Amino acid sequence: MAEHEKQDLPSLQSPIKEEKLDSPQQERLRENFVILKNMLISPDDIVFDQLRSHLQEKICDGNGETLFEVGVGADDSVCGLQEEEYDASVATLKSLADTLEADCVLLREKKSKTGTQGQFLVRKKADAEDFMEVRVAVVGNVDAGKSTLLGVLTHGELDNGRGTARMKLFRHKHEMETGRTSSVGNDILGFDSQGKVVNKPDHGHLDWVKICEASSKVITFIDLAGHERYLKTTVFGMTGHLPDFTMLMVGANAGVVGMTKEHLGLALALNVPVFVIVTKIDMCPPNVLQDTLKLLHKILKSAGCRKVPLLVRNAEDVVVSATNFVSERLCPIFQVSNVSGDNLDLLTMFLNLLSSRTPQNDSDPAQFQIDDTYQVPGVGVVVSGTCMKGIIRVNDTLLLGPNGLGDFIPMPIKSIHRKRMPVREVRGGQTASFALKKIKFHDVRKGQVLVDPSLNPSSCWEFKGEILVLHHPTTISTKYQAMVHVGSVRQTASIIAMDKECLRTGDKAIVHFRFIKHPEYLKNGLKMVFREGRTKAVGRVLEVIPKIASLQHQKNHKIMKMVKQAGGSDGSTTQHQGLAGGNLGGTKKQRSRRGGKHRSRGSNSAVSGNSGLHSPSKQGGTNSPVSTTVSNPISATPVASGIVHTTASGTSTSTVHPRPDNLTSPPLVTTQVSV
Ligand SMILES: Nc1nc2c(ncn2[C@@H]2O[C@H](COP(=O)(O)OP(=O)(O)OP(=O)(O)O)[C@@H](O)[C@H]2O)c(=O)[nH]1
Repeated sequence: MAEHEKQDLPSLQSPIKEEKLDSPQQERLRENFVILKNMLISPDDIVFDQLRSHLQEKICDGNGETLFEVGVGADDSVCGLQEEEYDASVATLKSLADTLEADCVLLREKKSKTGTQGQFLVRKKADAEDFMEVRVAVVGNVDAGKSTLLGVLTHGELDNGRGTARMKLFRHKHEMETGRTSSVGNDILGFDSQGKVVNKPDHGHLDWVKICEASSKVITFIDLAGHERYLKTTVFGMTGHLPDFTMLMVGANAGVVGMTKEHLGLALALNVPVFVIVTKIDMCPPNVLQDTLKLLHKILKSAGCRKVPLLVRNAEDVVVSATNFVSERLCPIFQVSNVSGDNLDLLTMFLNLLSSRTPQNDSDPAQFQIDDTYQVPGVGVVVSGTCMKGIIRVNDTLLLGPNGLGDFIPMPIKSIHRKRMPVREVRGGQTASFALKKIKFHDVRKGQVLVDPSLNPSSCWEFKGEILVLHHPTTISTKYQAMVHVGSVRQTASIIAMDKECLRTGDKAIVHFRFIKHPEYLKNGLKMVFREGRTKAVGRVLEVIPKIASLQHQKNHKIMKMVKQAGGSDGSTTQHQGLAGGNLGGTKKQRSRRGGKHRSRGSNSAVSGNSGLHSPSKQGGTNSPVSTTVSNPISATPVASGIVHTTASGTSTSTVHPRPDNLTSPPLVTTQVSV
């Protein structure tokens, strides 16, 4: 009997007959099962079966892949195997993977006096209908090279330094002309079971269906705009598209400038792990590159970030950072050039090793959040978004809502597409689009959900949130209005009460919010961002206040208003009209007000290609009845919204506050409206 079989391990002495065991027994055996260093050298049938079950479980837990170490065991403090033993163990691992229809690829190997040890990636072979999905939000200041890097990675051709690579991604005419991303765009990069890139552009065009069919893992890049003007869209991309990771891009020569810190802060606030890509190293003098790296290290290590920066220089660093990325506070930093191709192989290897952060939740009731809507000729109404939990299958009937009245209606799912590919089902952590039955286009909107009827969903006008004000030039008091982002919910809300008289930068408070347009579906504990212009607060939803309770509040509010009007006050101006307008439902009127300037590129639509998509009525958060955005007449750029303060004087004033923090940005105009 081989030495390893003599170990006193119950799981090794008795074969696992899974079908005869109840779940607690199975659970116990699983917990007791440990890999011994010599176990893979020449396992008998029993041990082989046990190893197979163990590996299968690990692959299942890892959504289709796992890492496996050879030459390391729980039984021996000395790692490594002699060459022959090591080769035999690797051969066993390969045949184990084979029986599970998986591939086994060496990631790194370490030879020492005590022997050789290796780390392998075991990944399921591509299934034409299913693939692992990882979402990566791409952020960074304008011109950092975001679109260029995505063009290079997904199309496999280097850039010329003057924007050739990004042209493959731009979909709007104004983007082509200005070279600036304005909307949320999706690009995909497929990896097969051996970690090789699948993307093969055909005349510059990527066939998503072909990529998905041949891929075991698909990375979806959520390409977000770098310009401050599109911050609202960028925040929506970070909250509504549920990225697993954030790729923060920094131009080596420009350094940490503009929106870089803003985007980093957003990722930290939303608890999304960040890795940094320093681009343009081909054109950056070494001393400038060093300064940029030094500053990056300083920022990442600061008390606000508390990250551990790791400069990735070789394949070993890639494996270390990818395998410890989620659990640790690690922040890998890559230095690349989109023109010379330097270090792009390390970045590709890292992307290949990232895995989804959504835990297995197939048995939970289904929940799907809508982040875009389309009217597709010949198909009808299509909604795209992310499945948060459970499994949704074609012909399932879910509850869609909330509508303008806060209600949910039964909605059958006509068909499902994942990355333009028709599929039968979608599960937690995956993005998809659904063609819906019997519904008009104007009855669906971003921020709605489709949920299993067993969840008995209810909507809310009001909620309490715990927030931290990251930046505000003056003070925030009750009646202040700004855009609330929670998941794919994006709507202006008004502060109706808080546990402090007023809030300044750095203050924490529990704040009672009220949506101004329509009720939403929220859950306690969700992360939220509250922003208007450069004013920003982050936090979480503490308590969702059910519709009934908030209706009472609304009624009281109206009575108070009528009493005031009867008292002869002439001042119930902008803000009150806004609240009333929002509360009265008037859904048709509200809908006609929608009209976002920039629409999503709709990469998840349930139609092949983008050409068939129509989104005539896009929701635009700035069109709220109390929109107080003020344009700077000189720069013609929208600047921070007016902050509505209530004074007793009966006059309305505008004040210009200088921006000490950013001399190049326009002044912030606050408007005082009195009642
Ligand atoms: N030399 C050199 N030029 C690069 C590199 N990466 C990008 N560029 C150039 O930098 C310019 C800006 O790149 P973009 O990809 O448009 O930048 P962006 O971050 O997507 O900008 P927005 O979409 O406006 O947010 C383009 O002209 C690219 O050709 C690089 O690694 N080296």
